[in-house]
Amino acid sequence: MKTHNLGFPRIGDNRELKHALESYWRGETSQNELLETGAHLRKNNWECQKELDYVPVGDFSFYDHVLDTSWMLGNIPARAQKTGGSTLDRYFRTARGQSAGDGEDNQISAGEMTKWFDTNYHYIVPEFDPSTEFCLDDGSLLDQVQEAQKAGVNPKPVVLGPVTYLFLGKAENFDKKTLLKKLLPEYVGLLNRLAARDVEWVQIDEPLLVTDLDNDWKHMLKQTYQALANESVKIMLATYFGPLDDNLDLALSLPVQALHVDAVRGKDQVPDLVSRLPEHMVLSLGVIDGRNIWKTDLNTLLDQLTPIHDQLGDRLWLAPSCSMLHVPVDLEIETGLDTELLSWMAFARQKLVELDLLAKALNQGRTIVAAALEENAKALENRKKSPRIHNPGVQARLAQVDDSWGERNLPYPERAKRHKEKLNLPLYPTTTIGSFPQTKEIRSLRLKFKRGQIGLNDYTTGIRDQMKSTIEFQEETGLDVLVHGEAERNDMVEYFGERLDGFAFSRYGWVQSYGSRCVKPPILFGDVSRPQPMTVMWIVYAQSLSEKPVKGMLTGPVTILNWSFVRDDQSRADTCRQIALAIRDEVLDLEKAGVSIIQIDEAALREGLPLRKNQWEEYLNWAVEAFRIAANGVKDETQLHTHMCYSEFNDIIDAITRMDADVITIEASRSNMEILNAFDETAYPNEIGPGVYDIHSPNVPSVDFIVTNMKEAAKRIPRERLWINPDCGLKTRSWPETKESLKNLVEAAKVLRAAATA
Ligand SMILES: CN1c2c(nc(N)[nH]c2=O)NC[C@@H]1CNc1ccc(C(=O)N[C@@H](CCC(=O)N[C@@H](CCC(=O)N[C@@H](CCC(=O)O)C(=O)O)C(=O)O)C(=O)O)cc1
Ligand SMILES: N[C@@H](CCS)C(=O)O
Ligand SMILES: [Zn+2]
Repeated sequence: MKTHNLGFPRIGDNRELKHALESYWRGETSQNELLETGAHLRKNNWECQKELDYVPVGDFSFYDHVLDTSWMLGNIPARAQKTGGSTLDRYFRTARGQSAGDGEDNQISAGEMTKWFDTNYHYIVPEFDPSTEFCLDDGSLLDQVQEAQKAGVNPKPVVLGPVTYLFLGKAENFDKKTLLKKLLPEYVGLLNRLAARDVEWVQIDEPLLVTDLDNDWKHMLKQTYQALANESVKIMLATYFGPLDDNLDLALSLPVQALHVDAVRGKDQVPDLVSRLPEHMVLSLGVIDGRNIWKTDLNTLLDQLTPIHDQLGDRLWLAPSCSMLHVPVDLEIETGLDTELLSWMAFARQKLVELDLLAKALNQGRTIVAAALEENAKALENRKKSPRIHNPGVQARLAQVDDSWGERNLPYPERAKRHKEKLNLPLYPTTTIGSFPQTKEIRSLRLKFKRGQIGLNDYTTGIRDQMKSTIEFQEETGLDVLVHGEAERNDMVEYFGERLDGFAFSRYGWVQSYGSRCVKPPILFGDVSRPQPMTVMWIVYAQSLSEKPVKGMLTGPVTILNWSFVRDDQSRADTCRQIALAIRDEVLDLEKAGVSIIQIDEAALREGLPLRKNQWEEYLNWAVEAFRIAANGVKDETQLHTHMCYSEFNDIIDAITRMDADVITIEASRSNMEILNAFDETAYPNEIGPGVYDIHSPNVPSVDFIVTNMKEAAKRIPRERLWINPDCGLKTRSWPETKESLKNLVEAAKVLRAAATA
């Protein structure tokens, strides 16, 4: 029985990759220094995986592995192809864009980013058109194979499969499936070249196999693996993030030497797989959860694995369920968690130890690891029985919740009249989504406070000063509905996790979100409740500085759930309802404090959709119910907003309507407002703020651009129901571009209002 890994976190124990990238981008370090950091991180990662029989190579990336695949295949967007600087600079330009004034004359838009399946990792979307050609440039991967061989590990190169690569890309008015025939020869070439480097196994990732596939995609998978079947190198076809379900027959029929399956989310499929596994095939069971941070129940797992091992012998391999990109690196360096909580968890390095224990127990007998197994059992037992997990008060309160908790008194048209009277906003009201630039100054203020270098008073004063200047800027610019700017928040989810009972937060538990950006997902381990108000003090302060309404700003229960590591001992629906009650308390306290507009962000509601459509309805039912519980306890006079920043709303428009927020702000500029077709008058009856420009790019939108976008919007939605706003928060932007963009946004509103009254 062999062990392997599908991928290791690439950011480093202390986010070395983030720091190296950002200092290179600021021009403070050389390309060589950045390359050295990369080499050092890879070496470290291989070193800690050296007990494995096969170690992943090619899982490291300076920005994103999907973008790396585009580069390896020579699929580089034309706009970035002939620009200056080194290959690495062009690579970064493809990902991040380039503003005029970056030393180059032309402005280049950033590659589109979207979530990687149902994770909080975001990849750069491959771009396809009828002229797309591929041209293999595998130098970087081959070099890494050599590096790994020198480091003394047995490399298993990891590549994104051709079918998933096409599946994830975008193509306008063009059938991207037709590109497969051009793509396959490049993959054949790649496998041959890897074989020539003495590589025994190549892992080809095809996670699309856990999604709903039509016959065309299924056929493409067959075609692909027939074309790639190769005498000289063995293929491990890797699937993850769910069970194969109706694609199981297809996966088993492909001419590959090994199949990896997610045996955590797809636990129930394992017996079927084992009994039907073709004789020539290795089965890799992903038994360690690569998506969560709880210790594995090793003893129970061994009971289940032993008969499988007896049956399959060395045709059984073990691994984490998916790449460990989605969990933090090392629990050993953690200082933010108490010893009891620590004893319940495993980060990436600890998961490798678990894997090693399983292998030893199966290969050499359990007695050899008896002490470790006993310790594991004790930790799990302790977690199960811990009084810290169960809060009878929360359970009792949940039992009282009925439908009325999620209902407003009056229907939207009646509420809208009251809002008009109370708020007296102009046509096309202007607003922003919540955050303003998270400057170095704000971050270092918080760091000093955390390190005890400044006290609470100085911290509060410093943050208030930031809020004051943000409010002043918005007043001067003429925005209609203001925000406090979120300067007090490290992150829109972590901030709430830090303030809710039932959550723990780590000091170093970073996970890559995109490029150099990381998040520290809070750890939800027990029943959730809100010991005291979390945001009221800041919003009340910000409101005291202006006559204009300042929005109360909260993160919704579904987003907190989807972007946290959550307990696995009860359903996600139950956990979400608990968070909803805590947010409801905050909403009602904000209202009581005189806040007239409250926004509840549900950025991850769409993101959290299950990968299989037949599970959508159940998810959307409890997700919408949780939002309604959190939001709809307010009076009719209070205007309730929500925000979602990812496209593709068509499929869930009914659910969004059921949320019944008075106003929804959405991402729309990247689709030139076409997204609003989903929100047409009949489908969506409330107000909408279609994001008029893309905040992921430093480019400043012109007044004309915003006016044109809003005119497109007004073709679909009556203008009385339209708001004007950016498509998401401004935390990653700098002040100069923020100021210019928002001035243009307010100017555009004036143009549109004048046109409306002319
Ligand atoms: C909307 N998005 C979000 C997602 N998920 C979330 N949980 N939150 C989101 O906002 N998913 C989808 C998108 C992804 N987008 C982003 C955008 C930006 C970031 C980001 O900027 N991340 C920061 C880390 C944020 C944070 O926690 N900051 C802390 C500072 C922590 C720190 O680095 N401290 C240093 C010292 C800092 C210094 O200046 O000296 C230290 O402790 O050593 C804070 O503000 O206190 C990032 O830097 O990557 C993420 C996702
Ligand atoms: N209020 C948050 C939403 C991000 S999705 C922000 O503005 O950053
Ligand atoms: Zn957003």
